[in-house]
Amino acid sequence: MSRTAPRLSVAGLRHLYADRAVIEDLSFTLPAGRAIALVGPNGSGKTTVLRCVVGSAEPAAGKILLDGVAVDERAETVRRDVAALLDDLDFFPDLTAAEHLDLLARAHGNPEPEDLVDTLLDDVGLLAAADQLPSSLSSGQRRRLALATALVRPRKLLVLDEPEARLDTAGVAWLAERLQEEKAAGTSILFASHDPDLVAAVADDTVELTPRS
Ligand SMILES: Nc1ncnc2c1ncn2[C@@H]1O[C@H](COP(=O)(O)OP(=O)(O)OP(=O)(O)O)[C@@H](O)[C@H]1O
Repeated sequence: MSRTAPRLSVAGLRHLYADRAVIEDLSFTLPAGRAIALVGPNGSGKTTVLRCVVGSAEPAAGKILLDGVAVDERAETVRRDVAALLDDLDFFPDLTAAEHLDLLARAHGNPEPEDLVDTLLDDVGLLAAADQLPSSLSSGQRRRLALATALVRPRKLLVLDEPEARLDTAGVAWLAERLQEEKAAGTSILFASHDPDLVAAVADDTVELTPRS
């Protein structure tokens, strides 16, 4: 048996909104280079689990460990190691698509991100839109830019909420391939999805959530 701690470990997670439990005693582990999909109907708690993992929601009980250390004890490291896309991004209205990625890469310590930004824009199909402002992008293009913002920075764990949302068929196919590459490079992925094909293509395990009354 491997003695290496899993990249992510969630144990006995409980989350309440007001006094209503939406997550109760949820446990799973995610090794390096693997992917877990959270699946289940609308309102079953997928986003809530992701928000607990990235620290934007406070669990009522349970432990969330990243590389063996409680996430709340090392918020800075969590920010460094975890790339997340949970909500629609608020873009800066005056920065182009390329400038958004450039800014983020530099903020995460890459002093010369030009080649990476070009490659990513090409990857997400936005090379021709590199100099457009967010307001002039279609909703699907904005979603592609949002995904690129998670991929332009260093990461050990990628946390994505319905990454397939608003992507066309070619976009979802690209996404599946890209997430497989991420795994091959050692990145762990925790994602919520309503797309069975994406789940089948990417996830090594699924965690099924059910709405609680
Ligand atoms: N801020 C909040 N305040 C109160 N209740 C909330 C809040 N956010 C979510 N909930 C409730 O918690 C439950 C789980 O919501 P959550 O968004 O985690 O589900 P989900 O599985 O991600 O749903 P979807 O598939 O629609 O994205 C739902 O019943 C929802 O109404």
